[in-house]
Amino acid sequence: MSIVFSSRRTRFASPLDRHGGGGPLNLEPRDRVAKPNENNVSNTASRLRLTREMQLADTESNPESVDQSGAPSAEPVARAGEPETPPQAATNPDGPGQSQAEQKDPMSQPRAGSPLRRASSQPAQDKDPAGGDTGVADADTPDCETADQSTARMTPSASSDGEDRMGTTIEAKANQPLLRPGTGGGDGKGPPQTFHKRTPPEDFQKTLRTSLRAIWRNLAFVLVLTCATNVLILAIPIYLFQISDRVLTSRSLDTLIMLTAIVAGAVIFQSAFDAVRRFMLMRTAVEVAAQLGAPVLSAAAHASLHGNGREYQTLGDLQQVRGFLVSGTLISFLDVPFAPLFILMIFLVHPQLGMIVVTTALILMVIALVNQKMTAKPFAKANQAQSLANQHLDSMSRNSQIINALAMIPEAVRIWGRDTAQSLTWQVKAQDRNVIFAAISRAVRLLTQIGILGWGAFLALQGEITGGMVIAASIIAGRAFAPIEGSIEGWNTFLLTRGAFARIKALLSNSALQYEKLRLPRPEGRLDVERLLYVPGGTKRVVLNGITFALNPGETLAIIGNSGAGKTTLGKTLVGSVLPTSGSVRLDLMDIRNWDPRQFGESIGYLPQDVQLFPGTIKDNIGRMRADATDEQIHDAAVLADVHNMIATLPQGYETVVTADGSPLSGGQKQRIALARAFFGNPRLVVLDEPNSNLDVAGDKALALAIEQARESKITVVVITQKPTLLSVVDKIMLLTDGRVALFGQREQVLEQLNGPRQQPPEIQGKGD
Ligand SMILES: Nc1ncnc2c1ncn2[C@@H]1O[C@H](COP(=O)(O)OP(=O)(O)OP(=O)(O)O)[C@@H](O)[C@H]1O
Repeated sequence: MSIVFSSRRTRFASPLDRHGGGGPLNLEPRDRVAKPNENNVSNTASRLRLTREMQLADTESNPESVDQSGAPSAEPVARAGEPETPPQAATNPDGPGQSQAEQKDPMSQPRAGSPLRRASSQPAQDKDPAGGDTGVADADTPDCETADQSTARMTPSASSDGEDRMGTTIEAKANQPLLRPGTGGGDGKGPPQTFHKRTPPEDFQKTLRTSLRAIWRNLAFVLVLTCATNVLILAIPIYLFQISDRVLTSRSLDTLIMLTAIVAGAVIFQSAFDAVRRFMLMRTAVEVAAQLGAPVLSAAAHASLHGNGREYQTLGDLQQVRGFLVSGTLISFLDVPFAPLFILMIFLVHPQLGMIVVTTALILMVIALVNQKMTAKPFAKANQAQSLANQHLDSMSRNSQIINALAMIPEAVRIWGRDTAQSLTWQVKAQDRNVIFAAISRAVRLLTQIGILGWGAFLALQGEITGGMVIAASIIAGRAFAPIEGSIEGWNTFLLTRGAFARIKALLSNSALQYEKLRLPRPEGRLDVERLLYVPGGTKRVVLNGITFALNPGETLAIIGNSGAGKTTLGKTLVGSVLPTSGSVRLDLMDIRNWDPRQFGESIGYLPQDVQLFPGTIKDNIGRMRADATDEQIHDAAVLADVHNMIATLPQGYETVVTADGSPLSGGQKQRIALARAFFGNPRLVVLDEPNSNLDVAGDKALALAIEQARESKITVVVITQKPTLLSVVDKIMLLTDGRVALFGQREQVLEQLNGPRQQPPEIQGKGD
């Protein structure tokens, strides 16, 4: 039983390992530093970016250099709402001054759209003398701006020349060491200039081919060693033959010493070669796991979006393949091709003895084939049942609280036991047959050896061969049969491994090639949904029917409707976790399927209805488990979701470790941390699915405030709700009925239609009542 548990548990690498338990958040607002010349000509800024980032390390290691710049570095972020004195030299178009200031203060470029940054607007800093737009603080100033300027304003990494937007520093950043090495808290020096990274193209088939090539290369070397090992094995029978037929008859001590020395050397070499090939196989197994592990998990994660949830079990298949590579069965399989060599040797001793061995080898092969036929079905059934039991075990571990609370343990164990018993029954059936065939083949082998000795003795009596030849032939026959017998015994393992590898191959081969996508400018948050139709696979139920609407950047929309109207499904299609049957969802006019997945994921936020946190610290969860998440980004997201004060009251604060079931957090706290996670990284589109289902009145207010702040930061927000409280803060409302848009428009208009004039907020029909 323990095998079942141990084989199923696949855990995340703990983020704690990565951060060494974490350290306190460093919230020094070094980006608050106002420096002369820092808003200088923007086209030099992009040229200097790499240099400046390289110099960041120097600045960090030498705090004095910051102090010398006269930066008021101790001003806390919490005071970001206070107006800040514009830098005196903000209008100084001194080129060298600009580069110097930027080199000293890497955070001098404000983060786009950050509510904290926006709150402390620095109008003088945001416009460079050339009219370039280097920051976001001017988001408060409703200047006329071109599309490019607007994009630059949204983009932390973008300078007005657009160079950075094409990813000038992305790859440089991607190759940099993690920003939070072992500190658990990042460098505390504000967000990196470029948060977004390009997703490298993924070609799983190519990875599979590369891995297979490496495996075959290793196996070829192992085969050479196997050849040497098998040839050297012949040394002992030849030695015996020589002793009995030459040394004993000639009584030559010299010959004996020489033969013994030769055979001793052969045995040592044979042992060494055997050890080396086993080392090689072990390393091959490790190489398989290392090379295919990440692609298999990645492909499984891709496939699981539209799969049956079993895709992750392919990792278990990889373990099976790895186990086979270090098993004795593979050694037997490798040795089998050399059996003809031994048989040839016996033929050389005497053809009649050779015929005996060939006949036996054929019998053993027939036994192997019959064995395969007789055991394939029961083993397949056993695996099927075991897989069901494992799935049940998974669901038990996920629902352990419900199972305990409702005293469902006996039922859960019964269901698991039923599948396990079925698996064991089939396994016993299969193993029984396997054992029978293994016994038959062993008996055949032993009988053959006896037969060789007996018939050999008869031939010796006839004077056709010597006694030494008989003994040598018997030993060689044993060597020839051993790998054949090993192969028969391990046949089932081979079948399982073949099946496992076929599944791995199918997963990797069927996984869509992920082409490298064009890196687009950071989206502004324009959302266009057109004729969205969703009919879940295998059903005829139309869940979404012709949904069409559009939102401008920074607009907020509430989707309301009865339970089962399709709100959650619509939310999922907006973030790409459900692909529509037809129609399109476009972010900044680009279909979301055409976005680079990583860039798209970083540009959006999503709070699902069923909130799940990852095992790890609160800051890891808010920072989406990213190693390059900075303290400041985490803090900003926490402040925006109004969860910072709640976290501050926890004994370990941001370093509080959350378990898989969310403890020690309450449902509402979990939901608010997930809300902060949704707002992490200053996304442009955020979808919140019933974000206040677990919130109290204070939490509701905080959520409404967060949505207002998001609107100010030009974040497009779609909030799915059953409660009327949030409706007062949104721009637009959509009423979904049976997957169709029943009402959509400005808040007041929709409310009027829903409840008549002057009745706000409305009573929504449905479960929220
Ligand atoms: N994959 C699917 N297969 C079959 N039916 C589905 C699937 N996904 C959604 N549905 C059905 O679509 C309908 C809408 O589901 P959805 O979860 O979107 O509703 P909702 O409006 O969010 O409801 P609630 O407010 O209760 O969360 C439901 O009847 C659901 O059963």
